[in-house]
Amino acid sequence: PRRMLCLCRRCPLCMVYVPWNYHEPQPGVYDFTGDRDVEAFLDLAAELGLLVILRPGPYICAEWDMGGLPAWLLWKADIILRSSDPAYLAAVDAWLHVLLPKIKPRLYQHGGNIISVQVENEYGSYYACDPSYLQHLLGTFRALLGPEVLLFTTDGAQVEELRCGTLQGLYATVDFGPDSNVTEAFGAQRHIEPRGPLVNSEYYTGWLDYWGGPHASTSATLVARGLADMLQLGANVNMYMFHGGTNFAYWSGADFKGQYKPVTTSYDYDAPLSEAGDPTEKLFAIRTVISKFQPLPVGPMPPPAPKYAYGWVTLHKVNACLEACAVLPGLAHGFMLYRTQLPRDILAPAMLSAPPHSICDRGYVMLQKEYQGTLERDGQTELHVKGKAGDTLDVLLENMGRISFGANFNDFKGLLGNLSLDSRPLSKWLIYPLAIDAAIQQGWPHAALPKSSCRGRAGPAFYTGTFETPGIAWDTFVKFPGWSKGQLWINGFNLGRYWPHEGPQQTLFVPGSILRVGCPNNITVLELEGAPLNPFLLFLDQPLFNRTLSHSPLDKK
Ligand SMILES: CCCC/N=C1\SC[C@@H]2[C@H](O)[C@H](O)[C@@H](O)CN12
Repeated sequence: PRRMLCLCRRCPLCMVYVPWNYHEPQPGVYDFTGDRDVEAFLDLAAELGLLVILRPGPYICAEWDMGGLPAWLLWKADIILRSSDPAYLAAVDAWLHVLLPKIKPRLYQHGGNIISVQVENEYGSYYACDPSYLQHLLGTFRALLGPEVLLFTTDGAQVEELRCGTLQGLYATVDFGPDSNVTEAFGAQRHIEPRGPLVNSEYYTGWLDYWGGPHASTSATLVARGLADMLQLGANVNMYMFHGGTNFAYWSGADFKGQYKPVTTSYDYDAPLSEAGDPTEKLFAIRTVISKFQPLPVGPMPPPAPKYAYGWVTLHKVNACLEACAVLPGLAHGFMLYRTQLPRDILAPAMLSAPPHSICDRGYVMLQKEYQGTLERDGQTELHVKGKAGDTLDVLLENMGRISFGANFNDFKGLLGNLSLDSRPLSKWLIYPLAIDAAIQQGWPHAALPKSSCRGRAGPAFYTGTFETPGIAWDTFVKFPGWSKGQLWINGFNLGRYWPHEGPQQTLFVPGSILRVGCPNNITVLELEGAPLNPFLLFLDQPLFNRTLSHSPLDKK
């Protein structure tokens, strides 16, 4: 281990997760194409002279949907995740038998750039504490990767976490941030590993954001000081995160701390390199510390990738969402439509209510296509409605991301209990999985639907627009002045959820790689609660991470 890790002190390296659910959308159906081409990613890292520490899980946490585990594991409702439950282990082994043969030829021992592989992730923080599960993983990793590669675990730097998270045959490492005492933290590691390198596998340079909370902000000075303390001890450090990221589409996870807390689309993490890859003050503070321990690369720092403010883009409302949605059958990730009819005349407002834990996670309620309001998990679960017998009651149900940490992460989605009207349960529901992404990737609704006349009406609706770039396709950030909450696609690429009313992020990052030059870029927005009368988007050349809704002109149009 010392040779390996001291090597990494001489060579730049990247530590990277492999999210199982990103590659196996259905049991036995694997996807390693495009952004999912793990081998191309590893080969590119090798071309760039980067060594790799790989973290294939199978559980990875990372505020990623269900911590990287595929939701279809929950088809067995009583499955015990991250344990030696035979149903869980069978799925894990099938997956590892597909992934690890792609990794083995790229191991350092075989002339590749992968110097070590992490098994599981902070297992010591999980209630199951099942050593036969870790033993099974060790056996599978060894069988598929061979006897030489360094296998390790990572756990919080507390002895009680290391107790369940470590195993003979897996080198124990710890993770902690700048607010921890370095000596105490490594003391916990030494409790398990009396010899071998001191390793902080996740030195927290920032932190994650939840919708409705503040954007994380960790002092550059504090981060730099903690790094200096560790390097002074001769420790090995991986910074988490060194480069911020984005939870595109529906990939963001959630936490459960007494109540459900969904994570934002942006995973900027207040990292030294931002979500868009731009250097920050924190990067230079870290660089200064490292220069005290080893020579820095010669030459100037690479400049940030160019950004461009494409400006205002007008959108047009197309037919209200639900008229269109019911024709989108297929595999749903983000949205389901639940439809029934009022069983009787409701001439005076009646209470439509949801039982506890039944709305997972937000339900947009329409009666005769008129928006009535939003039911939300651990929030508002009652609405007043009135109408006639036979009126159509629709609930568009949104998945806001599966819990990715802790014991409650068998996180089922949908309308999990029956709604009632004045305490009398409703029945005869029709359920539509909405394969919106597949339809949008095939050009819907740009060509398919006429512009709608009913501007500004509240409730779920699709909006479309196009814009051309001035001959370049640079990164940009899109702002939603006056919009409420929804989902954005450009050229069929799902850029994630926006929720300016909730914040903290007010813009979505748009990588230049998904933009087109010389032909229109198609924008599709699914607004869930209410768009502005003049539906514009504003493309900026900088992000707005931490801004409550102000009354600046940018927010009011
Ligand atoms: C006190 C920390 C407990 C949870 N661990 C976290 S929160 C942010 C990071 C990422 O989730 C990362 O994937 C975890 O390994 C460690 N960590």
